[in-house]
Amino acid sequence: MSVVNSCHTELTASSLVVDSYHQEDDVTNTERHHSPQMITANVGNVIVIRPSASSVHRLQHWFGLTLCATRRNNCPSPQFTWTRRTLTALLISCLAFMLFSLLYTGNQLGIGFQFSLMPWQGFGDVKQRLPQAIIVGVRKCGTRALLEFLSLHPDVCHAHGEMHFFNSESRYQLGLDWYRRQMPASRADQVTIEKTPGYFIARRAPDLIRGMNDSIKLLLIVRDPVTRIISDYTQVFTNRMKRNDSYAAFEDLVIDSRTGDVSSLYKPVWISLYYVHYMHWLAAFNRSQIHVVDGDALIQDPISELRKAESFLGLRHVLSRDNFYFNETRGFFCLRKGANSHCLHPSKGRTHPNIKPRVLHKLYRYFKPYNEKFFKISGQYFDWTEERRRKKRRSILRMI
Ligand SMILES: Nc1ncnc2c1ncn2[C@@H]1O[C@H](COP(=O)(O)OS(=O)(=O)O)[C@@H](OP(=O)(O)O)[C@H]1O
Repeated sequence: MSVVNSCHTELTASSLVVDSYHQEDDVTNTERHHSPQMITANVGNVIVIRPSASSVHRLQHWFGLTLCATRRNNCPSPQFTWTRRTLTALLISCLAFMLFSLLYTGNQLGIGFQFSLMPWQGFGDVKQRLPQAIIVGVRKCGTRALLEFLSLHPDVCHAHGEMHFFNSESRYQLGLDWYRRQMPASRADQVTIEKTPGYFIARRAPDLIRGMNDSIKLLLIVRDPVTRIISDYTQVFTNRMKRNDSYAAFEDLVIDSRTGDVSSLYKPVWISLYYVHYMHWLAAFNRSQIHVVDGDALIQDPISELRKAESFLGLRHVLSRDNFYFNETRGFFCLRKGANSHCLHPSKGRTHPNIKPRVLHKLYRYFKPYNEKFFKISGQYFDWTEERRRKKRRSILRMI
């Protein structure tokens, strides 16, 4: 399908690209078909397509051949199938669809994905660019919220799925040009962002990203590491339940039954060792290139974290409290842009299971020294204490 991405504001049509996005995280099969010549004019947000007589003739031929090939018919003259009138109707429908999509992105319509129009890529100012900023993690800390919130900014264009380009050998082998072609088309004064939380724990990712652009800006969103583990567990548990599969109890995974200590072999525990992973990023980048976002604060008061992110990305301060409203049912802030509003996907903001105080206590004690080291090297302090968790829980219970 080939329609308009909200990032495009000035457009020039000349080639047609068909993109097949099968799943949010699985971007596949990008084909490019160059259409016959079209004469185009660009008036602000309005695209005017004026097909010349000869281009109409060639389009008839082109579509006719395609149709014949699809039906495996013998078509001596494709013009029988595609009359000038059919073609004009087709072009008008395409134009209407493109203009509609310019105004309403898929996300705003609540259908879970955003369209991307690429007929004009590579022309003028608007083209697909490598990201100038990447949200590198951390998984379950609010990476999607951060990306979607930032995308309310008119100068931010974001890739939709997680690219997994720097943490998957097979994807990386596809090359930087492939990676660039997964990005939305943007103007030179816009910032292109992608998010793949898996980069944070991928050993090679910092060097590979640096190899692409050593002045890139990185966003790292973190959250109380214990809450993050519970969120991670809840995600896997929920998915298993949907498949009618059983899953071990949290305590059985997080605590080593032989020693009674926290098990660093349980992957969610390992991911929450922010200090260990962050060190690898500091080996490849200056600390000033990595902006650490407080994921807990982003939940409570998105705008204060977004202002800092805007400054870090060199963006004008455009986002305001008007862009958010608190949804009582979800218990989270949702997004508003003009007349459109939407909340994040229901898989964001799940109810967490109750964890025994004894297990929580062990986890907080285990993470304390790692957290302190992380505060020191990141230059930022976060209140990730057991006491804060208790206070937060008490205030939630009072509200119920
Ligand atoms: N506004 C808003 N709405 C809903 N959810 C929000 C929001 N802001 C932050 N969050 C938190 O985002 C958590 C999911 O994090 P990620 O998007 O990084 O998850 S993932 O790694 O991409 O799967 C998700 O974790 P869970 O609460 O465990 O589901 C949320 O707490």
